[in-house]
Amino acid sequence: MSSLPPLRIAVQKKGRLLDESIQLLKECGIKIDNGRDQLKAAARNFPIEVLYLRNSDIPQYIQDGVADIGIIGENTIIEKKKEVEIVQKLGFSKCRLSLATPKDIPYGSVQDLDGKRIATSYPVSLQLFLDANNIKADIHEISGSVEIAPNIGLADAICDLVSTGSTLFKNGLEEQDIVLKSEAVIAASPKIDQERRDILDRLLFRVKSVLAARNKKYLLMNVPTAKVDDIIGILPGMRSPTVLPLAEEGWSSVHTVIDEGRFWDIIDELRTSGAEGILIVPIDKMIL
Ligand SMILES: Nc1ncnc2c1ncn2[C@@H]1O[C@H](COP(=O)(O)OP(=O)(O)OP(=O)(O)O)[C@@H](O)[C@H]1O
Ligand SMILES: O=P(O)(O)OC[C@H]1O[C@H](OP(=O)(O)OP(=O)(O)O)[C@H](O)[C@@H]1O
Ligand SMILES: [Mg+2]
Repeated sequence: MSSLPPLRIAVQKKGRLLDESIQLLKECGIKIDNGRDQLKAAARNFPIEVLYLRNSDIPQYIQDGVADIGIIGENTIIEKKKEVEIVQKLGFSKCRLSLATPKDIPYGSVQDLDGKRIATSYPVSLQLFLDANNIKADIHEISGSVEIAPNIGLADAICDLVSTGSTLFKNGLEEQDIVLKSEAVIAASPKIDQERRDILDRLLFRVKSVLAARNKKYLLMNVPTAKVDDIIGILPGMRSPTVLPLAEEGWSSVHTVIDEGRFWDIIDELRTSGAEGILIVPIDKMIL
């Protein structure tokens, strides 16, 4: 174990970001000595220390340098108006902050909200959006269960996070305008020192390799050598797949990396063109 000062990384203590944050660190080969109850845990094999914190407190801790970096939703950074640097988007916890209104009340445009009451847990983000659209509305801040507000006469509209839309649907609300889009990111402190910045760079190298491999598959198949060009023509976006001769005369093995979703689009074509023994293998890491 090196004697470097550890990079302090803030993650959510509990909530939607926690599991995927820990999973990401794990896939980066970082072993954390438990301790959610302990609220601070060191990694055994990498110079980082994990701080388990309240989601809404994380941007402040990063800005102040109490944590060097954190895994947090972009929307929380905006809401808390903190000066932190987004160094890596992580592709999970994708959601949008949206305005929604009761589905039985006609809605033309955001201008219809002028003079109305809007319930939200994100007053700063909402105010920015209203100002940009020249709308004056009465923002009613509540900390949760926002979708219930129109049903109990507390507001005419709401502004809350949406991903599947099922909470809106269950509460008879319709999504109208998107205020902002968000996903989990790694944010870094303006106060991070050079030694820890170096550790961050090593961490980011691993994170990028893990993210690049997600949703990618390694595809292998046996192809009659005469059909190799046809098969390569079907494979999306690959300039130079690997083609190896098989022991059996007249057959080749073709290897390539492919988006998992794309594979199902071309499977029939590959088979019609003579591909056999098709294997789709997960990729653990991709070093770019
Ligand atoms: N329905 C959702 N789908 C996808 N991502 C979401 C959803 N709801 C929230 N998120 C993202 O996850 C982050 C954490 O949400 P979570 O509900 O766990 O915490 P929270 O209740 O906002 O915590 P706190 O009250 O401490 O701020 C949000 O800031 C947002 O970026
Ligand atoms: O579009 P959907 O997939 O239905 O997700 C939207 C819901 O998810 C979030 O709440 P969460 O479940 O995080 O509860 P919370 O208020 O306790 O944070 C958000 O505040 C919405 O209520
Ligand atoms: Mg929530």
